[in-house]
Amino acid sequence: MKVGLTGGIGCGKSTVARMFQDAGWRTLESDQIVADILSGDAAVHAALRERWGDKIFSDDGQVNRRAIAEKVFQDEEELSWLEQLLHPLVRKFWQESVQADPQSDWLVEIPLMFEKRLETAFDLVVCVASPPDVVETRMVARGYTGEEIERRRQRQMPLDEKIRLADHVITNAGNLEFLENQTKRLIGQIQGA
Ligand SMILES: CC(C)(COP(=O)(O)OP(=O)(O)OC[C@H]1O[C@@H](n2cnc3c(N)ncnc32)[C@H](O)[C@@H]1O)[C@@H](O)C(=O)NCCC(=O)NCCS
Ligand SMILES: Nc1ncnc2c1ncn2[C@@H]1O[C@H](COP(=O)(O)OP(=O)(O)OP(=O)(O)O)[C@@H](O)[C@H]1O
Repeated sequence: MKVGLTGGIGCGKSTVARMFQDAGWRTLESDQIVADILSGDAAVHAALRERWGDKIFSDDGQVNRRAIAEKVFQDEEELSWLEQLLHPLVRKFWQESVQADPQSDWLVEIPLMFEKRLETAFDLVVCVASPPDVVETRMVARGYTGEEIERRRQRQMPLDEKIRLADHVITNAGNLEFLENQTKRLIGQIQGA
């Protein structure tokens, strides 16, 4: 079984992915694949340096993600350039990983699943949804400002539409136990199907 996981910013995608992992599923998260590429891919570093110069790197040579976020989430053209650089690498990574172990149950988290029309690569798609005020509280606790959250949201399909397009919806509006109960029930339902 290949399940795609999506949802709005800060809605709890990574938390749900961990719950699938605890239930024995193989899981991959696009944001983590991006982070690995940004920290270790020399060709990507060269492309970033050529486009934006040294100022998006810190003194130890690491990419400054916050500086990149400042650039791309305020400028559609720059975001589109970055996506064209990274998305083919991300897609290749998860596609090859899944192909290498087709017998396992896989959960692949892709925030931009519907925006990039990737849903057909999966047997079914699960969307995690949380109300905006709950998201804001959780993301501010993680160091994002309200403005940063809103700018990213504006670059995504509205959550209502993602909910409409998904096969299953997990509502993450309560505590972790509420989330875990729903996720476990869904896993049982998927595995029993
Ligand atoms: C700009 C970057 C460096 C900011 O890093 P940061 O650590 O602040 O955020 P992180 O990568 O963990 O993403 C957090 C959330 O931001 C949102 N987000 C990230 N990229 C995008 C995007 N291209 N469009 C809309 N929302 C996005 C998603 O909801 C995501 O879950 C990074 O997000 C990035 O490189 N984005 C471009 C690649 C991309 O599209 N990634 C999305 C999954 S493939
Ligand atoms: N039900 C919950 N109760 C309390 N905290 C939660 C709950 N669900 C998620 N969180 C916390 O909210 C934050 C966002 O959750 P998580 O990272 O899983 O979301 P995400 O959708 O993967 O976010 P992003 O869009 O940044 O990738 C995290 O700090 C997480 O620990």
